[in-house]
Amino acid sequence: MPDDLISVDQHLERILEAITPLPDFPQPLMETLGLAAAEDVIATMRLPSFDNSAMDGYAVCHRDVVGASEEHPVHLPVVGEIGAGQGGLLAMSPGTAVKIMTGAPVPAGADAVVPYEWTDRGVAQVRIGRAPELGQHVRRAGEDVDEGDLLLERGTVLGPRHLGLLAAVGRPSVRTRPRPRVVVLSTGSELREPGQPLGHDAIYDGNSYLLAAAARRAGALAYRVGIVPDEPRAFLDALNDQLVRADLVVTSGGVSQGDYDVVKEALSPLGTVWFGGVAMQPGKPQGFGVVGEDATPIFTLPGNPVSSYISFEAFVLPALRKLMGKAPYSRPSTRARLTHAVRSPEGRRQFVRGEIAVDADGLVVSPVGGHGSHLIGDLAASDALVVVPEATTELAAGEQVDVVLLDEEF
Ligand SMILES: Nc1nc2c(c(=O)[nH]1)N[C@H]1C(S)=C(S)[C@@H](COP(=O)(O)OP(=O)(O)OC[C@H]3O[C@@H](n4cnc5c(N)ncnc54)[C@H](O)[C@@H]3O)O[C@H]1N2
Ligand code: MOO
Repeated sequence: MPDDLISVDQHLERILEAITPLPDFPQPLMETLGLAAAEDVIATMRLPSFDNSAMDGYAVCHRDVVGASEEHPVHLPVVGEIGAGQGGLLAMSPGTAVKIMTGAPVPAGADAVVPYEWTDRGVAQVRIGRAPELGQHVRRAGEDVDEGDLLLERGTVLGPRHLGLLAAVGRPSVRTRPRPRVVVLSTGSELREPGQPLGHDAIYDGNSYLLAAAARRAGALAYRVGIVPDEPRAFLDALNDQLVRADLVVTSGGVSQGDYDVVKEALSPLGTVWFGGVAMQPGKPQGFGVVGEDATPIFTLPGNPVSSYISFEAFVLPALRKLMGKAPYSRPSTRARLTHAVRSPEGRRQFVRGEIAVDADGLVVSPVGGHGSHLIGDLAASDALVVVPEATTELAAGEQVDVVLLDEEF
């Protein structure tokens, strides 16, 4: 590894050391979709909470109807009716039937439900032409969830089924860490907002959209501030304005060796942001540190779009996940068969854009486009990154390689 570069792992380790998870608090259920539970959730009630009917029909004593058949039907007087949400009738006597709707509480004394389809749907008296088994169509209290059951372990990423369960046991909220607020700033006097006219030497600001969307996809609240010109004063003003609503700041551009590298120029004097090279391609020029009164973490990513995106994946995403208490921090890698040979510079971890497919032998990855870190068209056509280790300079077609799938939930 070249002397002046630090490794990807070293850089990530330093970043994660500096990141403290956000404090957790109870949040309304619908706010927590995709967040990690910050508590073990124990059931404080049973589900079902009372014995109830699984069918529209008649609650009966099994003993009374055990011999019922079409040839020898049983007739019972109907002594009452219970709909879902009506708890009026608490008990019934042998030799009677009670009309009952799905979900309604089964009265004490009843131990089976005869569905309408097995009866004449009688009002004062019912004719039963088929016998249920003992307990049939009765949903027993506690058969699904018992009081004291562990419903969710701390760290579980909350999905629709978990939220449904929490609501079903009466929880209006669950402790989670909040969505981190991420401010995204693009620097560059050459940048224009999409939709605005473009001069001959200007380009549209793709990066703030790329990074804000990636942050949102990761579960954060992303504030896309947009374009800041290459003037250190303007950059610092924009940054200071934004810090009040930031748990984390991401900038793009202005961190390499140019004459107008505004981010480096503005932040270096603070002494709280490290700038240097990381042994990777794309994404060599990096910066990370803290800014402002609250020591807000800041990532200063390189301006080339592909470099920016891959830096986000490698460093910002794990930091966001640590803030949210979501493990693992880094996207897991898997193995796939490479369709074409790729070359890589020695001493740098290379991230080759690729497209993933499945064939009879498993996952296959095809490199997309060239190595250039300006190739956003190729980036958009990719859904995977082939990770070429630092010591490897060539991977042959047909080799099994490490691949990171970019659109997988984890
Ligand atoms: N003499 C050297 N020059 C460069 C080096 C180096 O080591 N020595 N490193 C190169 C590498 S690698 C990268 S990556 C870039 C990083 O440059 P900056 O972070 O300073 O970014 P800029 O110079 O501002 O822009 C680079 C490139 O990206 C385009 N860009 C910038 N912002 C956006 C945006 N929001 N949306 C779309 N495209 C953007 C910009 O126009 C430039 O083409 O430095 C190399 N140079
Ligand atoms: O490191 Mo730069 O990110 O190769 O283009």
